[in-house]
Amino acid sequence: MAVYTEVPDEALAAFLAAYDIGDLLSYKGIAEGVENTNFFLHTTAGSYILTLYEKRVAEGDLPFFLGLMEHLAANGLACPQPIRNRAGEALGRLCGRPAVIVTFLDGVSVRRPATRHCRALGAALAGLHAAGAGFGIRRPNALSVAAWRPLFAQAEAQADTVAPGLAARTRADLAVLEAGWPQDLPGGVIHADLFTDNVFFIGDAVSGLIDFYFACNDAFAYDLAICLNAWCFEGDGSFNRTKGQAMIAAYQGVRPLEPAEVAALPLLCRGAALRFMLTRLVDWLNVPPGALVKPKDPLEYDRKLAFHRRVADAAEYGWASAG
Ligand SMILES: Nc1ncnc2c1ncn2[C@@H]1O[C@H](COP(=O)(O)OP(=O)(O)OP(=O)(O)O)[C@@H](O)[C@H]1O
Ligand SMILES: N[C@@H](CCO)C(=O)O
Repeated sequence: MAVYTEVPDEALAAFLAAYDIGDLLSYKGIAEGVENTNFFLHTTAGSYILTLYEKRVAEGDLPFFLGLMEHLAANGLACPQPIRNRAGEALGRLCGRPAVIVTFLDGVSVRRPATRHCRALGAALAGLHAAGAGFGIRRPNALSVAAWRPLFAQAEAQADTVAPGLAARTRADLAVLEAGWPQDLPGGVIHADLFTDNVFFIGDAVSGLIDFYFACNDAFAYDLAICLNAWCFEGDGSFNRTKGQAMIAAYQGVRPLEPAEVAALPLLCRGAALRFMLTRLVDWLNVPPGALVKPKDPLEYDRKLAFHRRVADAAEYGWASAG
């Protein structure tokens, strides 16, 4: 998260007065992340996270996100729970923004995941996919293949100032992905942003998942592709097949992949990398003045795309037929 919206003390006090969460002892803005404004709240009743939703979160989607966190928790997944105010409402307004208070989760994220973390993540991802079953609201993926070309249009003219040849590479990727993007794969609720900063561990076990604000209905294997991108590359840009193998095998221990998902994995990984390269590129070129935010590097995903373009089949990600 980040801090885009400054919240005056009096406005925060008035907002919190509607909740039964004790008296405020301290609060501070959280610099991590790039999407929303977040504050850590410490009250006489405990610890909470206050989120003000920024540009990429549509207010109309909030019932989906908040309802989903309640549904997942009811089905055994450790994730933040929206706190309802005395009027029974989870969604409020603060400084002109939609705002929500959620429970604080214990645990720490890992910056450099080891193979054991990738294994634990694979099982947690499949657990999330199972826990989402039966959730009554649907939300199409607003950042799937149809959104990539319009996103690129916002950055195309300046893309080559970020890296030579980036515009041409992206145009070629878009053409391949739009022509071959798989349809009708098994799907349901996916997280769609399960990067290392959104997964908490206590010891080697996953203790909770956060940041459901890209969650949507889409192919389960696309979520796995996002995680392979986010967890299994090394700092030097190489893909670590051992980590991929651990993640995929642990995922399959809960939900075996179907042959169509295995066949689609290289394209799904390439599409996932393009999605994050594009949102990062647009953000890189449009940092709001004065915002406390560190934009993420689009070229990290440009390098990952170079790997995906060369991949022949899912075995290169660590998929093994024995599961
Ligand atoms: N429920 C929670 N419990 C504990 N810490 C939290 C919780 N929610 C958020 N945080 C902390 O706030 C940071 C930012 O949160 P989050 O990842 O949701 O932000 P974001 O802006 O949506 O970020 P991004 O989409 O870039 O990951 C997390 O890395 C974590 O340290
Ligand atoms: N996880 C995203 C940022 C939030 O969408 C990224 O690393 O680009």
